[in-house]
Amino acid sequence: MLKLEACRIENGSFTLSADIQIAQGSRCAVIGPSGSGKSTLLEAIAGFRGLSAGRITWQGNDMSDQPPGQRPVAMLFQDGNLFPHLTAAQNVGLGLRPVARLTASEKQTVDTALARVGLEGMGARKPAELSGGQQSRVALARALVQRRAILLLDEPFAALGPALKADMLDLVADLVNETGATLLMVSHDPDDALRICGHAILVAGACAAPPVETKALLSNPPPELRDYLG
Ligand SMILES: Nc1ncnc2c1ncn2[C@@H]1O[C@H](COP(=O)(O)OP(=O)(O)OP(=O)(O)O)[C@@H](O)[C@H]1O
Repeated sequence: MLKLEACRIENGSFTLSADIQIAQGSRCAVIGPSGSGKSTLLEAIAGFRGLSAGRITWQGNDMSDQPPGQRPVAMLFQDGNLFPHLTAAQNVGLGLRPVARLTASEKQTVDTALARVGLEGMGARKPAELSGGQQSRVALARALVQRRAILLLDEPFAALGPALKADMLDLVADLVNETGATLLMVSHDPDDALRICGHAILVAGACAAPPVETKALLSNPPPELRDYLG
């Protein structure tokens, strides 16, 4: 269980409250109006943003004071954050170790991850030699090799066309099923949430609400979500 207990998360003059529990292995969409605090929520779980009150626990262990690298969390951002001067394999390898050369078995892990996201044999290419969809796959492979229990996706596939995005979402769903990871995914598209996330957290009015069934939330949205969805 991932628990945010009476948390207050500051972002400039904005404060988000969260008092929620997310079951291990669940796939949760994070939805809400622009500027409502969806990224702020993910950043706090990842450890990029501190708490001014409350605590965050995973399986009962308080991780509130742990630096990002020590948390059981991998995060994937919208632009993928690939290093342009490194090859796909080297970018994925950064998920295993921030510097230094990889061992033979780590190289094997990288190759396996690249194959799993459909990029077998493309490890030597640099990001500029890959399409947008392929770059997203490299970023996903990098998150994959970290083998963390919690995967956070912040609008990772927003730049992709609808067919590619659907492919990537299905791949994410397959991967988290295989690894048993707990997924939180920010998306502006309700169809993304419906496609792979059984539950959804509504972030609105400076508060992150406990997860509810995605279908139920979207079929009968509260006013702040209805306005945003149009
Ligand atoms: N760099 C910043 N400095 C000050 N305040 C910020 C900064 N970034 C965000 N905020 C504040 O935090 C609030 C929440 O921002 P956040 O990025 O978490 O929202 P979001 O729901 O992810 O938005 P979007 O859907 O547009 O990406 C914003 O409304 C803004 O007031």
